[in-house]
Amino acid sequence: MTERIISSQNNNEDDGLDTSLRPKSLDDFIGQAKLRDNLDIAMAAARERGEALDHVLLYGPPGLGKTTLAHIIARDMGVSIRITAGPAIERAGDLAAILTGLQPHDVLFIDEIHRLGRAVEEILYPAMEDFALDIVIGKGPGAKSLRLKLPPFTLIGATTRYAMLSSPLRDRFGSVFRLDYYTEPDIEAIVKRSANILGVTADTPGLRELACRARGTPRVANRLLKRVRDYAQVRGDGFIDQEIAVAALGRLEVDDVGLDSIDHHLLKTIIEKFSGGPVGLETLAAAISEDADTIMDIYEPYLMQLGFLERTSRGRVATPRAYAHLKIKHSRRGNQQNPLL
Ligand SMILES: Nc1ncnc2c1ncn2[C@@H]1O[C@H](COP(=O)(O)OP(=O)(O)OP(=O)(O)O)[C@@H](O)[C@H]1O
Repeated sequence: MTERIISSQNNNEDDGLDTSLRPKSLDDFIGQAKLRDNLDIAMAAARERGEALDHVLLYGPPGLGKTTLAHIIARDMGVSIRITAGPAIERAGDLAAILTGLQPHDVLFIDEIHRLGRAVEEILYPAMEDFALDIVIGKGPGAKSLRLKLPPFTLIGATTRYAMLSSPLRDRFGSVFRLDYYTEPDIEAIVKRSANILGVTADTPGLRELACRARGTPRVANRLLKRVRDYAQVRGDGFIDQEIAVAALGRLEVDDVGLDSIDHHLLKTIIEKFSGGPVGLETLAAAISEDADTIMDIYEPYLMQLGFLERTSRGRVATPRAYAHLKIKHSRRGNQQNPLL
């Protein structure tokens, strides 16, 4: 994938940043109020009963805080966290080894849980439901099934693709929480908190400018803050005001609603090459030389959130708002071809 400053995906540079800026408790976690409330109650109840927290599924676009929440849950429950990802667990035995290594009430965090293989997923069902591991010894008619007891644990699954999870897996989570894009005031509060931690000085208009271009995504907000800090240090006296923020973000080609050159290219391709759409995902991916999954997971959710793009049964369509934002006039031909415009 092309490296983007406004990418909501994690990159190596973020690792140190993520750790230092990561909220440590639910009180530090800004936004997602409903989720926070529900989680708070579920954790308090489990603690009172002296039980492991029920399994939790977190879903939503990347960079909104799924990993952060998993760390907070483990910390608040006073247990250890073991972190892995769907594609890293290749064989059923890999998962069995992880599960048998857990201490009572520990948290097992599986990122990209929709990418678990079928055989691995089947080990997970009895593990989640009965805290048991079913092992088959031998082959053919002489094969024996053995049931091992596991310590009670909490599985936290994270996914950007809720629909790709099988329903038996989905049904085994006690709580399912969706993370939404953050509101602008919430992102502003997050940037303010991060600026304090990093010792960056800024005024409200400067931070607000940054917040409105951060795509409702804390990871993007933190990364933009870092880049604007560099610019302020080199071109100014280190202080971030609106003028510095506008100049720095302009250089990074992040526009006033947070779109970068790739978003512009995607929308312009739909409008100019495909008369505004509808155009199929694969055709669009080939036209802009991007991977279809990347378009679906990374670019489209925010463009849809802004109301610039629609997914229809016949393909992707650029909306009148997209035309207006790109200052492209609606052509009569485009309108006739596409009844949605
Ligand atoms: N509610 C929040 N308040 C403050 N900072 C946050 C919040 N949510 C996330 N962050 C910050 O955003 C960054 C990204 O968060 P995190 O790694 O948890 O995202 P994620 O949703 O797990 O993404 P991915 O699925 O790609 O791993 C972290 O640095 C974290 O500090």
